[in-house]
Amino acid sequence: MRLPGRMAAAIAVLEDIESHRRPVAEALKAWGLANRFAGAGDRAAIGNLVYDGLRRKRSHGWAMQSEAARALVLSVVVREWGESPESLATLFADDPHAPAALSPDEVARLSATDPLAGAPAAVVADLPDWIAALLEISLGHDWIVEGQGLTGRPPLDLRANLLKSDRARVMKALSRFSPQEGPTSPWGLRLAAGPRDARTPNVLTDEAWLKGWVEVQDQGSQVVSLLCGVQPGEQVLDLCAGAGGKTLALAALMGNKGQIFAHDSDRTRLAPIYDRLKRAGVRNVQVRPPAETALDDLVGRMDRVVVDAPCTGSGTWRRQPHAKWKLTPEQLALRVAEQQQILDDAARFVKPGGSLAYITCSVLPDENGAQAQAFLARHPEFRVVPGHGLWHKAFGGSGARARFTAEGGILLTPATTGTDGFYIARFERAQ
Ligand SMILES: C[S@@+](CC[C@H](N)C(=O)[O-])C[C@H]1O[C@@H](n2cnc3c(N)ncnc32)[C@H](O)[C@@H]1O
Repeated sequence: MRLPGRMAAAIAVLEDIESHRRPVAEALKAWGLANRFAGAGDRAAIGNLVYDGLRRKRSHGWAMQSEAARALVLSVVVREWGESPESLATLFADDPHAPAALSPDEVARLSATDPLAGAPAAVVADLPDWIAALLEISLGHDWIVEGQGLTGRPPLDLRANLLKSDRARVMKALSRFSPQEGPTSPWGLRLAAGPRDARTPNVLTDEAWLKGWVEVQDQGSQVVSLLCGVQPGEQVLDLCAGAGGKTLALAALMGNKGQIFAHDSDRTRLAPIYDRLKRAGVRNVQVRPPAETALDDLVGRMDRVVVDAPCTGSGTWRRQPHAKWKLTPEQLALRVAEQQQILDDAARFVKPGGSLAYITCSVLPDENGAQAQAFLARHPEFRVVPGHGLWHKAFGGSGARARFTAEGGILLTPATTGTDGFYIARFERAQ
């Protein structure tokens, strides 16, 4: 398929997402199944067009004065992929699978020298108005840059698994993908996102991954795992372990010494952890599937409790841009209530002098600073460990920057740390 045919396919997929309220990945898969002639390169290019369009839906929509699928795709290929209205006209004329020819109105909009002239700040930041208002309160004048940071193509981040390998060996093993070290995690490797129709490398079929030398994990997730402060020999409860992304990182930080109890209230989410633990060579994790008394013996005994809370996932909007436009204030309120309940539950497992790490992959203040503050108000037996001290201890001298929030938490964002958005606050229980 050539670019015009791929554009036509992307328009069809975006229309499918909109009209059937389908998840993006599902709509792309359905298109692939119905169009088996398309190769892997075509599918990747169509996916890129769809995701690029959704990430900047509001600003592309403003520039085209329409958020219709066709308008988004045209705007993406001109403003992000470097085509011109003239080059498109020629390409369309030569391709029977092309979308309809550009109208004079479309050509005019695609040729505008200042496509966002007069646009409100929330359009420039590519955020829904109500989210923009929240970020403006929490981030001050940086909120527009931070919003724009959530619109870029994300890299593929990896973590060298120190239980089986080290970063230098992994770099060598994956050299054909040209990985870069860091930029933030000491065990991190990064495969940059390419332009236009670039494909994300499939590292899951690589020997290094199959042997457990390396994990796919955003560097924000790696960094917050480090900031939990776990030490070899400790007793740790990972209360919302899910598929175990942080559990594996915590086990590596502990050098397989001590004990991690990995729990999740959802058996299905927890299920992949067993295979992942095996592949990564983790020996200090006990999985505790959900059951009424599953954690009773751990009350008051944990050196560390990690709450990687269910959240809106706003920090991952680069990867799941559709979620940005679908989130409602009611859904946010539900997540906040859930988080509050989980934090209160988590507190009882922390032994005197132990600590509780509260993590979200969100940039929204209600789920982060406000939640942390409310926890401290309800639990005078805990105090916050100031974030800048934690950061300095972990990264002092490395030049890595983060945002420190008023209540003592740490916020990572694409614009500041070059990672997905994550928040962590560490609380310490009095002796
Ligand atoms: C952000 S995800 C965890 C991701 C995981 N820690 C990782 O790093 O891959 C949040 C998890 O919290 C779980 N969860 C929701 N409510 C819970 C509760 N009351 N107790 C324990 N886990 C809960 C969800 O099932 C979900 O797997």
